[in-house]
Amino acid sequence: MDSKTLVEEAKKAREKAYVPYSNFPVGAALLAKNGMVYHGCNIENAAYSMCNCAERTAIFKAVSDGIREFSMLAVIADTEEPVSPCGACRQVISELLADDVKIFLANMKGDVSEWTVKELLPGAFSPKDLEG
Ligand SMILES: O=c1ccn([C@H]2C[C@H](O)[C@@H](CO)O2)c(=O)[nH]1
Ligand SMILES: [Zn+2]
Repeated sequence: MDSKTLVEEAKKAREKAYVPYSNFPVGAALLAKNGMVYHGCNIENAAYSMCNCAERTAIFKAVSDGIREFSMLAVIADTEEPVSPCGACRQVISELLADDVKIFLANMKGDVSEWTVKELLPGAFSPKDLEG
C-alpha cells in the first residue's frame, strides 16, 4: 500500500470522529506489517482531558489487538498546513512506533508532509532508557 492510499484511509476514519466540543474532526490510519489497516478518529468527552486523538486511537486499537509492527501512519485534518500531532501523541508514537515507520501528515487540500518518528519528538524517553 502507498502513502496516498493510507491518507485516503485516514480520511475515511475522520468521518467517524466524535467532536461535539471542538468540531475539529481528525482521522488516522496505521498500516501494520501484516497488512492490516487500523483506523482512528478523535473522540472527545465533557471531561476534556479524556479526549483521545485520532492517531492515539489508531495506535491503541492495534496494540490492544496484539499488533506491534507497523510500516506507516497517516493523519489528516482540515488545516491550513498538514495537521500537527500534539505532544502526548508524539510521545506515544515515539514509544510504540519503530524508528523506521514513515509518518504522513496531511490536510484536506491535499498537502502531505513526510516525517520520521525521531523528527516528531527528538530525544523522546523510551523504555530502552530504563535498561542498565
Ligand atoms: O493531531 C491531532 C491534533 C488534534 N487532534 C484532536 C484533539 C481534539 O479532539 C481536537 C482539537 O485539538 O483535535 C487529533 O486528534 N490529532
Ligand atoms: Zn494528540
